[in-house]
Amino acid sequence: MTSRMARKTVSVVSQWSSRVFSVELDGSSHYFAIQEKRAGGEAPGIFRLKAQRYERCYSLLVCGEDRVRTARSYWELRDKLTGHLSPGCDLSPMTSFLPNVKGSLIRGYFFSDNSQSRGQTERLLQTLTCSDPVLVCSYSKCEDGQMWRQHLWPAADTQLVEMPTDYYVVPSEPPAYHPSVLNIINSDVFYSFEEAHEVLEKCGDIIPEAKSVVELLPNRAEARSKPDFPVIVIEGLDATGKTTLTESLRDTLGAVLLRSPPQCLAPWRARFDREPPLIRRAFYALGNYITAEQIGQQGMKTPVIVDRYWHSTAAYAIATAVTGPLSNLPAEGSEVYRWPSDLLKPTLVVFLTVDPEERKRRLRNRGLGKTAEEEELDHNQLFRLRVEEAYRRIIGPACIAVDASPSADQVLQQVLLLIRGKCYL
Ligand SMILES: Nc1nc2c(ncn2[C@@H]2O[C@H](COP(=O)(O)OP(=O)(O)OP(=O)(O)O)[C@@H](O)[C@H]2O)c(=O)[nH]1
Ligand SMILES: Nc1ncnc2c1ncn2[C@@H]1O[C@H](COP(=O)(O)OP(=O)(O)O)[C@@H](O)[C@H]1O
Repeated sequence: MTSRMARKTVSVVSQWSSRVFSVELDGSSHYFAIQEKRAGGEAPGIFRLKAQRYERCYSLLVCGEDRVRTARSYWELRDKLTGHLSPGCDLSPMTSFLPNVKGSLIRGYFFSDNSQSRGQTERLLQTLTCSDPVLVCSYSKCEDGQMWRQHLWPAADTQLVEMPTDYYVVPSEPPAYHPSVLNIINSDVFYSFEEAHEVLEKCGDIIPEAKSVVELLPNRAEARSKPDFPVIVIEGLDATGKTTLTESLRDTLGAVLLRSPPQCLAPWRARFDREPPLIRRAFYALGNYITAEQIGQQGMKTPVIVDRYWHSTAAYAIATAVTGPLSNLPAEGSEVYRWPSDLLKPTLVVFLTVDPEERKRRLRNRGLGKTAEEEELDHNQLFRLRVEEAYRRIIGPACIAVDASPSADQVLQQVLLLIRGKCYL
C-alpha cells in the first residue's frame, strides 16, 4: 500500500470511533460500534452468534479514492475470499458508515475462521492485495469471554498509520435507514447523464468495451422539445406479458416499438451485467438516455411504445442495494424515487402485475433464459417485493398498475382504454 493510500486509510480509520458497522447474517443486519475504553454489557449480536463457535473473526473493508476501482476491488475481493478461505468459513457482507453522512459507506466482508490453523487465514489476509487499500481487522474475545476487541492490521509498509490498534466492540442501535441509502444516489441509481457518463468514461482503462459504449452516447442529454405523439412505457417483472402487450400495441396503434437498453447496446449487455452495481447501473442508465434520443426522434412522427425504461433501472438498483424487509426501503417521497431532470419523461407508464404463481407458469411456457437478477426474483420473495414496491414509489411520472392476469387480448383492451383516456389517441 503506498503512503498516499495509507493516508487515505488513516483518514478513514481516524473517524473510526464515530462509525457504525453492519454485518448481514441470515437476512438480518447486526450493528456494532467500537470504542477505546472497555464498557460493560453484552457483546453485539453478531459476536454473540459467533462466540460459541469461534475464537476469532475478521473483517475486510475496501476503501479507495477512485470509486470505480474501489467498486471493482470489492467485487474481486468476494471471488478471492470465496476461492481461498478454508471450507466452512462463513462470509457475510459488511459495511461501515458514518450515520447521516452521504457517501460515507464503505463495503467489505466479515468472516469467522474455522480453520484448524489460524496461520492459513492470516497468510491469506496478508497477501490480499487489491488495487485499493483493504482495511483488515481481526476481532478476538477478551479474557473474560464477554467482550470482543478489534485489532487493526497495519499493512506491511504503512509506518504512517500511527493509531491505537485495539478498540472494544460495543452494540449499536440500528440506524433510522438502511446504510446503503447513504450511497444510492449516483452510485446505485444515476440521476443525470453526466454522472453515469463519468463512470463509464473512468472504466475505459479497465473495461475496454466501455469505450465502445461511450462512443454510442449522445454528447449530452439533449434538452429536446416534448414529442408531438404519446410515449407509452410498459413495465413489469419478467414474464408479466410486456413483450406480448408492446407488440400488440405497436400493431394496434401503428406505433414504433423501442426497448431499453436499446438494441445498439446488446453486444455489451452481458459484459456489463457481470460488473459491480456502480458500473452496471451506469450502463443501464446510459441505455435509457440513448433510448430517450430515439423516443425524441420517433415521437415527432408517431406514437412510441417502450418496453422498460427508467422504472426498471431505478427499481432493480434500489431493491438490490437495500437488502432485507420492505421497511428498509427509503420512505415514499424520498429523493431516490424522483425522475432524472434530464431524462425524457413519457406520457404514461403502465406497470403489469401478475400473481407470482401465474408469472412462474408464464415463465415456464416462455422457456427463455433468465438473468441472474430474474433468478433472484424467483427464489427471493423479499427481493421481488422490494422491486415491486420500488416501482410503485417512483414518481415523475408514477406508473399505473394494471392486472395482467386476464387474457392477452383483455389486457390489451384495458391498456388501450387507459391510453385513450390519458393520451386522447
Ligand atoms: N431493461 C432493463 N433490464 C434491467 C435493468 N436493470 C436490470 N435489468 C435486468 O434485466 C432484466 C430485463 O431484461 P430484458 O431483456 O430487458 O427483459 P425483457 O426482454 O423485457 O424480458 P423479461 O426478462 O421477461 O422482462 C430484468 O429482469 C433485470 O433482471 C434496466 O435498467 N433495464
Ligand atoms: N395475458 C396473458 N395471459 C397468458 N399468457 C400470457 C399473457 N401475456 C403473455 N403471456 C405469455 O407469457 C409468457 C411471457 O410473456 P412475455 O410477453 O414474453 O412477457 P415479458 O416480456 O414481460 O417477459 C409468454 O409465453 C406469453 O405468450
